[in-house]
Amino acid sequence: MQRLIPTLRADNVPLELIMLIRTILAASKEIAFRVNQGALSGVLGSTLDENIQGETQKKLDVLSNQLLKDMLLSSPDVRAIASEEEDDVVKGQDGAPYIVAFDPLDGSSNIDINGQIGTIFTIYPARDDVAADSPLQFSQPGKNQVCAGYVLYGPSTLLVMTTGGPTRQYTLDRTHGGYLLTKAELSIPAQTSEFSINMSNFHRWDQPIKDYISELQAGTEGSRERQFNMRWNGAMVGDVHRILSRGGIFLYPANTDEPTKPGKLRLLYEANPMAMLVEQADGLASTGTDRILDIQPSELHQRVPVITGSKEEVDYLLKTL
Ligand SMILES: O=P(O)(O)OC[C@H]1O[C@](O)(COP(=O)(O)O)[C@@H](O)[C@@H]1O
Ligand SMILES: [Mg+2]
Ligand SMILES: [Mg+2]
Repeated sequence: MQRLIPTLRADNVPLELIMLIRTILAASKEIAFRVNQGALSGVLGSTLDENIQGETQKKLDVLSNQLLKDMLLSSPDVRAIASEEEDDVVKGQDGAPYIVAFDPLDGSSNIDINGQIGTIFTIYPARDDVAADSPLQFSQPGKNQVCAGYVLYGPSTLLVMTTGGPTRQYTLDRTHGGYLLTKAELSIPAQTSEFSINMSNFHRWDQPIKDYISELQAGTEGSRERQFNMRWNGAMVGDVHRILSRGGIFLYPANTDEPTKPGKLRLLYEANPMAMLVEQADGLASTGTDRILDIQPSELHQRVPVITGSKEEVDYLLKTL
């Protein structure tokens, strides 16, 4: 099985970008080790702090953020970083070629139940027209990403990543400590009979989303004339991974009773990297009105509605909105 670095070299990824990806993955291996050790590594449970989004930080959120931050800020290739767990942009090395954004630990509510969790990351070229620590560094549409990926800390530790070509899957080989290429090209089936949404929010959605989900729930008796299955991990990283593996549609729409929050998921370090991974694997990613990768961000921790997955199913829904 091919190792990661030769795969990236064969894909003509620039050397500096390869070095930066290695840095992110070095942090991911450390996180994977702690996750695997669980209670033995003292990382379960909550801290007494909240992040800028008002969410209680888990010990593993804080630890994962610190590991990534420390390693990235000591890299010569990083001009700035942004994280779910950092209020503002953090400055790296002046003149460095890249900026990195990450959700250090996605699926925090799964940590203490031994469920699926992951790290989501994205890399953009640094902007020379604004200061290194300006939030405008990250005011770039997702289509500018030069690399997007996640590490899923599941029964196996998996890396799913694209550098603009195919979305590839690697498995962490604990015997030698490196990621090995285990699926050279992920391709999401265009059709699906599986959906993924937090049904407890049904009463909070706009009517067209309610109508669509009701259609799916009507099964063979309804207008779709077939039975749909539902899966919900409570971690976008796990739900999108399933869709990349076997197809499906994932939705996190806006809740109408929270007009200040257009959805739960964050554009920079959740929606954009997942949208790139899905599009490079033949799927679609939209807010319902716009292609996610075309959005011009207006704030660092901006939230967006997300509809992503199998092409024909996403298309079908978009036509009804
Ligand atoms: O269970 P809820 O409240 O619908 O939220 C689930 C969503 O929240 C998230 O966990 C947010 O991510 P964090 O764990 O990084 O805050 C997504 O991964 C997931 O899709
Ligand atoms: Mg998250
Ligand atoms: Mg998180």
